[in-house]
Amino acid sequence: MSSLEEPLGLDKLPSLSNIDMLQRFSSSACRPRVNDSGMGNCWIEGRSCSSSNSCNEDYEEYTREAFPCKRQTRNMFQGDCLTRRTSSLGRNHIVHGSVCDSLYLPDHQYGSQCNDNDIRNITNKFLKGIPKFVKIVEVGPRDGLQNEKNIVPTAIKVELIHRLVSSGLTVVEATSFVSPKWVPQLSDARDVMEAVRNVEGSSLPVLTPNLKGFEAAVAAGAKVVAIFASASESFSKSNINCSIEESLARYRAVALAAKKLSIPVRGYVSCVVGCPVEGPIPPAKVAYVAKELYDMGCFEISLGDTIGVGTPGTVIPMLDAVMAVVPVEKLAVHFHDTYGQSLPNILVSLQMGISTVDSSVAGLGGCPYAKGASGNVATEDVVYMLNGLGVKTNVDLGKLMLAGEFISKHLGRPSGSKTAIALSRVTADASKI
Ligand SMILES: CC(C)(COP(=O)([O-])OP(=O)([O-])OC[C@H]1O[C@@H](n2cnc3c(N)ncnc32)[C@H](O)[C@@H]1OP(=O)([O-])[O-])[C@@H](O)C(=O)NCCC(=O)NCCSC(=O)C[C@@](C)(O)CC(=O)[O-]
Repeated sequence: MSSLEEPLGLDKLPSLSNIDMLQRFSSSACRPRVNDSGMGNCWIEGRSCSSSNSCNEDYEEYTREAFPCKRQTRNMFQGDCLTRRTSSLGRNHIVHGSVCDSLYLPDHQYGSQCNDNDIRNITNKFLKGIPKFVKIVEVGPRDGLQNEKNIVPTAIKVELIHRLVSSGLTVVEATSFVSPKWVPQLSDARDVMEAVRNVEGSSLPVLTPNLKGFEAAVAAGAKVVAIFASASESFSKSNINCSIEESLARYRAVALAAKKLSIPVRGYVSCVVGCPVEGPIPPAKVAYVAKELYDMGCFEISLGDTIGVGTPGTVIPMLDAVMAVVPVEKLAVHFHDTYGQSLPNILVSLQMGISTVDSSVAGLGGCPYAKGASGNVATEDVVYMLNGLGVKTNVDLGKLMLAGEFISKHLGRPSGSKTAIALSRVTADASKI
């Protein structure tokens, strides 16, 4: 079980009053108060300390009492910055880290007695139908990196895939066997695939736009492939240089070849809400393309809001139309976060019964042929929300964040995940306490 999902035993949980006390004892609280009895004194449940040193001692002592597990965490993880551990305690999050060996206490407390059953009962009441388990399809190494201008070395891509797999993600889209002239960033597809082909525990699909790409992918060791059509004629033309119908004909050939080799094929429909050229896309068009992909044998159809313009108001009718022709259990959603609508869009998708969500570590992403497309929804943010809903993913958020930190460092920019930024900040802040 991943560390963030793993509820600490209730006996190990600090009670709300303890948390509250500790908050009051944080650096800002340990200041003289107007009604304190003397200069420099601070108050903790009847204790007082008169100097900053004694404050620290009391803090250490208090922490030992209130959080007996903290010392153990320090010992376990000391010196290994890669094993920073985050733990979710119902809705109160505490972050333990070897880098900072810290304790995060949010400014606000939601309630003290919260466990998975409580969460599920309440979410069942208000969010009927959301699944107990969500499969996350990590698309960072492919969709995330394909738009990067500077070529990312193959070794970095391979390391990223390894880190993502070891965080518990069971599907990590590895690369694309597309024309290197069209997507130079992924021209090392064969080398990447050969390096990861024997990775166990995860499936590593690759994009194949035609038979040529399919054959190259299989030769490099791909065991799952993905084909990608569009619900927009204009985008189809600019992305894969053919009409929707021509693309479907190509994909039928790929699906047939894959069937002969018992290779599962995933299907994408892009521009499911809007197109950079055509504007709004009718749900019926999306449903048509999704059904075509389903009929040619795709085991799963991912519905991509390529430019991230959807809101629940446009996503719901689109999903409704698609669900009329493709079984809901065969559908996945794929949101880009251009307008910050990905999480609400994912939430309504879950409410409608979808249980597969694509996302990209650190919110990397964008399509070179979709002007204005921003990064995908960050995997860290999706996992954080699902943890909060009591929905299982089997992904270890701490390890996932380290994978995001790894690639963000390499790209030389901050993570696009709000969760990763917030948790890193509180971990750093808490280390100063
Ligand atoms: C489809 C093509 C190949 C047509 O490209 P084309 O230029 O029309 O292809 P062509 O058949 O005329 O061949 C031209 C050259 O490309 C070669 N070629 C042909 N096929 C391949 C191949 N598979 N691998 C390597 N090389 C290939 C072929 O051999 C030839 O080489 P040349 O004789 O000039 O030396 C091109 O347009 C292409 O590669 N497009 C891919 C673009 C892409 O990857 N876009 C990003 C995908 S993201 C997306 O679609 C959205 C999604 C899935 O993420 C969901 C969402 O976000 O919503």
